[in-house]
Formats: sequence, structure tokens, C-alpha cells
Amino acid sequence: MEKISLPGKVAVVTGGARGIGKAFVQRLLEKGAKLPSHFQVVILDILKDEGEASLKDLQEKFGRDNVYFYYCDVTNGKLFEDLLKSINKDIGKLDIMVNNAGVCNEDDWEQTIHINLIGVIRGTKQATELMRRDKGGNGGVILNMSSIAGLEPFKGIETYCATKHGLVGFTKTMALNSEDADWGIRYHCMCPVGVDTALVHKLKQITGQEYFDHAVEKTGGLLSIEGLTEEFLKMILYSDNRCLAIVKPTGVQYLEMEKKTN
Ligand SMILES: NC(=O)C1=CN([C@@H]2O[C@H](COP(=O)(O)OP(=O)(O)OC[C@H]3O[C@@H](n4cnc5c(N)ncnc54)[C@H](O)[C@@H]3O)[C@@H](O)[C@H]2O)C=CC1
Ligand SMILES: CCCCCC(=O)/C=C/[C@H]1C=CC(=O)[C@@H]1CCCCCCC(=O)O
Repeated sequence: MEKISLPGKVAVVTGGARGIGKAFVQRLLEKGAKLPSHFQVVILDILKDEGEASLKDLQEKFGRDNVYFYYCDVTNGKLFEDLLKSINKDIGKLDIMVNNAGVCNEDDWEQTIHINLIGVIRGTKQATELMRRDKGGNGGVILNMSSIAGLEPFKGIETYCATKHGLVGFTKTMALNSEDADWGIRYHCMCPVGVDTALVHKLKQITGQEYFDHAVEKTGGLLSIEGLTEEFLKMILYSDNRCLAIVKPTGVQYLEMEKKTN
């Protein structure tokens, strides 16, 4: 049974202008389009051209009022928090928050931490404030994009691994907080293996062909973006709070995060 019904709901996807985030936006809208009433998705990204192009394409397919794009750098704390507050106020609610924006740049490792870890923590905390039932919100779902690199080390991408490991611990703890205080919010963490895009193949430049091939084999092969997107939708619709998904082409392993201890 669905844990959230999409009619009338509002979702925000960071880093939704291209790649995995764009595929998530499209899949949510496809699902929403079959519903009798509106389902709205807001894309937040720093890529103005890609964002505007995605907006035009998705508005043509799914309707002008069902998809929005706003420039947002998740490292600009005030801009990001203010945007989430105004989406909640102007559209009327925020039900699904997908913290997907992420980079892998060891040359600028501090920026990688700002985007992948601080940006996701900020997005999660602000969305939590707006959703918490005990604070007048309607509850909701928050999904944070980690990676298999959040559970295992990968040569050459140490800061990326640190940020993705950090997200696993952070999301697990938020899930416990929610359960303990009855916020009505589900917290999920996705840990996919490499997704078969041009981007992941760039890892070869960092790790070398041999290690890259070894890493891909060790993690069960590269995943298609469509396969990942189907698992994403299932998590949003059906998962329990505290659910972490390791997504591989061979299947999905759902790990329940730690049980409540007291
Ligand atoms: N591609 C892969 O194999 C895997 C990717 N992931 C994670 O999935 C997420 C999406 O990755 P991809 O689609 O592959 O990468 P991508 O580079 O195609 O997309 C990332 C998006 O985040 C946006 N972004 C970057 N910095 C931003 C900022 N400061 N503020 C707002 N938006 C920003 C980019 O503009 C871009 O649209 C990332 O968190 C990544 O770590 C996880 C596992 C595997
Ligand atoms: C077997 C691979 C396991 C790691 C999978 C992963 O999490 C991949 C992440 C990619 C998502 C966003 C990125 O930026 C990652 C790709 C890294 C490409 C490196 C780019 C280097 C450069 O631009 O110079």
C-alpha cells in the first residue's frame, strides 16, 4: 500500500536540472500525471541553461503549473532556506524533499563537503522544520542521495566517500529523531552503485581503468538510470521510515536503519 498519495502533493528535487535528479523529477511527474489532481515538482539547481531547458521540456509534457525551476546554490544557506520557506508558503506545502545535488571534486574537497554534506544537512533540517506535524506541518518524506561510496571506500575519491558516509549516519539519526518525537516524516537514504552515465566513467580518470573495472565488478556492475529511478519511486511511495536502499543492477537490498533504543 502506498505510504504517501501523490495527488495535491509538492516535491522539491535539488540538482534536478540534469542527470539522476532530472530523471527523478520526470518519473515523479509521470506518476503524478496519471492522477486526477495536481502533483507539483520544483527543481532547484545552479545550472540555469539546463534548468530552463528541462523546465520547458517538462512543462510541455506535464503542464505549466506542475513543474517549476529556481536557481539555487545549496551552499548559499540563506538562499536555499528562504527558497524552501517560500515554496512552502506560496505553493502551500512541501511534502517530498529530495536532496540529490552532489559533486565529486577532490581538487576542491571543501566545496565537495559544502555541497554533498552541508547542503544536504541544511535541506533536510529546513524541510523537517516545514514538515513536522508537531510544528503545524503535514509530515512528509525526505530522501538523501548517498552512494555505495557511503558504505565502502573507493580509491582516489576520499572526500566524496566521507561526505556520502556522513549522509548515511545523518539520515539514520534523523529517522530515529522523527520516530521518537512522532514528526510524521519518513527519512530515506539511497546508496546506488555507479550509474551508467558519462559522469561515472570520468572516475576512470581518477582511479585508472584497472581499479575502475575492479570497483564496478566488486559492486555488481553499473546500474541503468531507469533502474535507479524505479527504485527511487518505490522508496518515496512504499518504504517505511528508517529505510536505506543499496541499489545494484542485480537487485535492491533494503536495510532497516537502527531500531529505536529507548
Ligand atoms: N552517477 C553515479 O554513478 C552516482 C551518483 N550518485 C549521486 O547522485 C547524485 C546525482 O549525481 P549525477 O546525476 O550522477 O551527477 P550530475 O553532475 O549529472 O548531477 C548533479 C546535479 O547537482 C547539481 N549541483 C551541483 N552543485 C550544486 C549546488 N551547489 N547547488 C545546487 N545544485 C548543484 C548539478 O548542477 C547537477 O545538476 C549525486 O549526489 C551523486 O553523488 C550516487 C551514486 C552513483
Ligand atoms: C564504482 C563507482 C562507485 C562510486 C559511484 C558514485 O557515487 C559516483 C558518483 C558520481 C556522481 C557524481 C559525480 O561527480 C561522480 C562521478 C565522478 C566523476 C569524476 C569527475 C572528475 C572531473 O570532473 O574531473
